[in-house]
Amino acid sequence: MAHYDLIVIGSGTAAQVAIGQVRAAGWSVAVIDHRPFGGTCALRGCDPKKMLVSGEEAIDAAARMAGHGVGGDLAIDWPSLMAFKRSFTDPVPAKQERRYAKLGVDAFHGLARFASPDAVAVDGRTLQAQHILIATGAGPIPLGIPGEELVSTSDAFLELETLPRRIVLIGGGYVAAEFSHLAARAGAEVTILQRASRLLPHFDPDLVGWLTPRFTALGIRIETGTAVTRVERNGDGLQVRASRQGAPDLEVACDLVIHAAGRRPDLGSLDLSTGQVAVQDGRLQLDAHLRSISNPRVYAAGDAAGVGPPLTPVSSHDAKIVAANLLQGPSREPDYRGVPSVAFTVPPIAAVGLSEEAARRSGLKFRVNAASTPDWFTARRLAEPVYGHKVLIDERTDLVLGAHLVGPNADEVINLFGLAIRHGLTAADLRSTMFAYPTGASDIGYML
Ligand SMILES: Cc1cc2nc3c(=O)[nH]c(=O)nc-3n(C[C@H](O)[C@H](O)[C@H](O)COP(=O)(O)OP(=O)(O)OC[C@H]3O[C@@H](n4cnc5c(N)ncnc54)[C@H](O)[C@@H]3O)c2cc1C
Ligand SMILES: NC(=O)c1ccc[n+]([C@@H]2O[C@H](COP(=O)([O-])OP(=O)(O)OC[C@H]3O[C@@H](n4cnc5c(N)ncnc54)[C@H](O)[C@@H]3O)[C@@H](O)[C@H]2O)c1
Repeated sequence: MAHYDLIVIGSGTAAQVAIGQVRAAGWSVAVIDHRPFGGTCALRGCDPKKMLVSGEEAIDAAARMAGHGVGGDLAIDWPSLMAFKRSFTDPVPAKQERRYAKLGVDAFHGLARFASPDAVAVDGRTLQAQHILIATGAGPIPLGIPGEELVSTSDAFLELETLPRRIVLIGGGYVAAEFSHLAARAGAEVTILQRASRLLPHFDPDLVGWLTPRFTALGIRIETGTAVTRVERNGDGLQVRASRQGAPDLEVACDLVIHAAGRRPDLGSLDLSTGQVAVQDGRLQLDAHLRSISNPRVYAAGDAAGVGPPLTPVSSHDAKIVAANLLQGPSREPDYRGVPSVAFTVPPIAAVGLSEEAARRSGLKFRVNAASTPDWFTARRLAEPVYGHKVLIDERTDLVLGAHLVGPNADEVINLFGLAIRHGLTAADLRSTMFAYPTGASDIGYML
């Protein structure tokens, strides 16, 4: 039986980072994935999504500048935009394979499961290890509704060769917001059916309110407080039924239904009980060092760990913590202060640190600087009608507690607020920083 210092299950961001660090320390490592190597972010998430967003940014910029010196009709050619996406994604798996070969990491393809507390079975072989890292990511939560098999995943959306005419998104979070903008700008009729009482619950309600007209201007229909209860075939198309509190059920006819209703750690295939890895309510039971509370050989990182928010920089951070704990003994704990997050609508919406609601609940004394500012130069030069901010500053310490941005450059400028929060910079520090002008960052001084 082959024996390794570390077996990593999964080949996404968490796996890549952890493997790089322990291999550099001379550990013997095996990596296993049942899908092409590279993980969600590079193959089925952040990167392919943002390749497609580049197309809509171009369309949107031209539409905004129409009548301001720019003319002519532009349209998204979906198959060709998809080919552009594939120019990035297609080479990823082979590149990853080459990296592992170069690093001297043994790569296995297949579904891994625990064969014992210190061994993993894959592709008819059993591999033994001193340590095992669960980096299996997340998958769509089961909807538990009739017709669930007719619902396509975000993976399928990002592979569509042609764009169906009518699309329904189940859910109203990150995936629904991003995909609805993409599909609508590419010409589809889009409906968002969101169970929660508002769109984009992870983002500030006022800023979401300022952004919402950009959805409606694109013709996107948004139904909140609406839970999908059934999907069925309707001739060549599909029929989606949803229930609403205090209102009759809703029926929407479409050609494609996409799951955008949330994700959960992907642990189902691992046979965790054979590995003596404790799990409760679908979540791994981990200590503060991301180590299994029941099997000290086993660690978890990223979406599979489900400790920090399910975002790529968190997977990477977790992996560094786990690698340090593996190499030096379990001493380090993850630190999720100042994790910025962006929904890549056009324009984007972003958040870092405390929400206003959480800051009020915590009893902190803070001031709020909030304004809708489409009249500022940054928005005006782009003819962008949506631009706004909400920044929370501690009255006692002058520290930035939270920042919420919507509009041009929100996706970049949020990182500067993240830097301030994570490294304890005050509002005065930010105010006294010189930012190149005119850029998104040069507005920060006016947001404090
Ligand atoms: C559509 C979409 C867009 C997103 N956009 C963003 C974004 O813009 N920014 C951002 O920060 N985050 C984004 N995310 C979230 C981000 O992609 C994830 O947080 C991140 O990729 C998780 O990385 P990971 O290493 O934890 O897991 P993954 O990258 O998911 O890797 C897990 C791997 O484990 C494999 N696996 C699972 N079970 C087994 C098994 N039993 N045996 C073998 N292999 C197994 C899977 O095949 C997968 O390749 C997006 C997610 C989605 C779905
Ligand atoms: N830009 C990014 O960083 C990015 C982009 C995409 C995904 N992600 C990550 O992936 C995760 C999953 O994204 P997501 O958009 O699927 O989840 P989400 O948690 O952002 O939103 C899911 C929404 O679906 C709704 N919902 C659940 N069941 C429903 C039902 N039966 N009918 C109607 N609505 C229902 C919920 O009210 C919830 O608001 C996110 O939490 C995020 O961390 C990140």
